[in-house]
Amino acid sequence: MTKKRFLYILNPISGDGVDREEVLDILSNNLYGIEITVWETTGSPDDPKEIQQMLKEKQWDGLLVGGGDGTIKMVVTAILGAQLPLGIIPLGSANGLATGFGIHGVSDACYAVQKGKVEAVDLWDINGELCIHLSDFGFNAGLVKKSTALQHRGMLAYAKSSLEQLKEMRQYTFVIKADGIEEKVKAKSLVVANGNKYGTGAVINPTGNVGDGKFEVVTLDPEGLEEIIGLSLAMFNDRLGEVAHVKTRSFDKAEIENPEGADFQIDGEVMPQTDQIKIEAMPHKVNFYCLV
Ligand SMILES: Nc1ncnc2c1ncn2[C@@H]1O[C@H](COP(=O)(O)OP(=O)(O)OP(=O)(O)O)[C@@H](O)[C@H]1O
Repeated sequence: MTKKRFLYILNPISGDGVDREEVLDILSNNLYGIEITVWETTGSPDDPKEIQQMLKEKQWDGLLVGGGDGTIKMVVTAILGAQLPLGIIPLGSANGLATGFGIHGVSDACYAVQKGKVEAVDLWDINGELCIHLSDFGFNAGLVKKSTALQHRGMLAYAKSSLEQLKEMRQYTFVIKADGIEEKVKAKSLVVANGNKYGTGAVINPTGNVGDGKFEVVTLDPEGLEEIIGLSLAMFNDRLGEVAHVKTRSFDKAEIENPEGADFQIDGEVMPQTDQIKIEAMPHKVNFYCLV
């Protein structure tokens, strides 16, 4: 049997020092019938060009990307238009994108490549930035901002930021402009969702489908501690549809105004303050190996 050839694009420094040699051993031992060629990122702006060159020079059957969300986005941008399936090897510190595709570690990653399905995932342009999975204004974006600012990212530090963020929770006004309609909403959080769950496992967009050409705008407006706890339970039990203060709409294009300057994040990365975003479909899809 001729072996399939996979290019393994590896960030040598991402995450918390997981041994790259050990990971490569796991991949080589578990990905039967696949020959792996490793290429390490350098962090230079030329990395995407180098990747494009390698894709031109040889015939590949697939890609593996070892790194965090930043590395995955760099590769996705570099390979737009290529039909190759891409397997995520989660080697970042947060790994939000991998988790969103059901991949919680290196063995999940191997299983996804061997036995998972390939999903053609829509990509979205939000004010010139690539969004693959989830982006939001308000509560969660503020939490991402606080966590990013932390020097020590342990669970305790994360819990402390969450408590601070809860104390500061407030309502914002947003204007959603889509399908010729303007809707003014008040919400603690407004989520633009392609995928359906956060890296924590909280389901934010139960009916969302990453490949249907649409994204959902979900607004959440819990009032008081009881509703906040109820909302968290609903998200972790996949019952968000039953919560009265949560509203979901589906669009293929939209503009959202943020006149009160709520924090904003895309796929786990804090974005500069913005009072308006424009969400547009990108013409390409990317094929990800998934376990969801
Ligand atoms: N060889 C290298 N040396 C130094 N920096 C590198 C190298 N290769 C890539 N980088 C940098 O790594 C960063 C991307 O890291 P990535 O987001 O994948 O991991 P992370 O920050 O640990 O994880 P996460 O995004 O999941 O929190 C980019 O800033 C990129 O420039």
